[in-house]
Amino acid sequence: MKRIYLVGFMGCGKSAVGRRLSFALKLPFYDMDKEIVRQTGMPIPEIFKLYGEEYFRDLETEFLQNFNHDNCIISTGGGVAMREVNRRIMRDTGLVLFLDAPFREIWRRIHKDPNRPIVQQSTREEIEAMFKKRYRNYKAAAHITIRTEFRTLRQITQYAAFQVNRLKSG
Ligand SMILES: Nc1ncnc2c1ncn2[C@@H]1O[C@H](COP(=O)(O)OP(=O)(O)OP(=O)(O)O)[C@@H](O)[C@H]1O
Ligand SMILES: O=C(O)C1=C[C@@H](O)[C@@H](O)[C@H](O)C1
Ligand SMILES: [Mg+2]
Repeated sequence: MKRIYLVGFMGCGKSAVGRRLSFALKLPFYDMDKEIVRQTGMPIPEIFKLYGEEYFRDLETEFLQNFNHDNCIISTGGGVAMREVNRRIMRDTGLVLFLDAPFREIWRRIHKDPNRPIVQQSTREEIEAMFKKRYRNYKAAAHITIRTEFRTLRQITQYAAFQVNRLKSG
């Protein structure tokens, strides 16, 4: 197994599941959003405000192009699977898992979070339209889709670990 990438919309659980999966599989964990904040020394809302969204998207692609660790878990940012080049890198260098959560759950989790600039600037309707538009890109990026509705973080992590082990030994 090379890398395990978690993709999906904001609030679907990539960071929360990634952290737990790292513990379960005893593999190091990288959260792309946190790595970009560390590398630039700026919080994400500030990067968006000072340099704009495209600049942040370029940072995401650069991160994937330059990342040089294997055998690890990577939680991606919610927009990473939108670029074809990012999808290609992820699929070529690892196993991609899509955490598929229903929009109403996602909205409940994210609508008050000040660290998600896109949510702060948009209405619920706009975010739902974005969710629908993005869905096919998460599907296109993923080797495996994990439906998370009615599942606890622990159950999702166990299922993800089961899939990783199954594919490793297959
Ligand atoms: N299946 C679940 N059951 C209960 N809580 C969950 C579940 N999935 C996620 N959460 C909670 O929802 C919140 C958002 O999850 P998280 O931060 O992991 O999302 P994310 O996919 O990393 O979002 P982003 O793309 O914005 O970084 C967290 O508080 C997390 O604990
Ligand atoms: O869905 C998105 O476009 C984003 C999700 C977050 O993980 C961050 O990467 C940033 O807030 C943008
Ligand atoms: Mg996250």
